[in-house]
Amino acid sequence: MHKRPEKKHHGGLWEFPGGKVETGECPADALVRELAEELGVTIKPEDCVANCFADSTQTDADFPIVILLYTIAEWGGVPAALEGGAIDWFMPDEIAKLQKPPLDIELAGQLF
Ligand SMILES: Nc1nc2c([nH]c(=O)n2[C@H]2C[C@H](O)[C@@H](COP(=O)(O)OP(=O)(O)OP(=O)(O)O)O2)c(=O)[nH]1
Repeated sequence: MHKRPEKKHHGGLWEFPGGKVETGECPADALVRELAEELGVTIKPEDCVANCFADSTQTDADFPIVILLYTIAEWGGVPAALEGGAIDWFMPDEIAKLQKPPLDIELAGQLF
């Protein structure tokens, strides 16, 4: 899990690593780029397996948002927090107790 930098939106909360899709990207392409930028790990788009999604209709988000959750079994490199936050590994019962943004709460509930 990735702990968002304190000064960002949802600062200090734990999220599933990732980020926004940019123009011209498929979601898996965006995940490849974001995990390289955020964690310094190398993944292949074909290794990203779609798992579930959450959207903002059930939350207090300021704007419409959809988050797609992918599972990835293989990567290269050692994850590190490269954008000023923190990262750590957790068991499912520990993830359930972490302070998370609304959509990550929804995703964690579906994933485990
Ligand atoms: N993970 C997560 N993000 C959320 C939720 N609700 C919500 O508005 N967001 C926003 C926060 C961020 O602006 C965006 C997530 O994209 P991101 O991880 O690339 O955001 P960021 O602020 O780190 O990136 P950037 O704008 O600096 O490029 O979605 C939520 O419930 N979970």
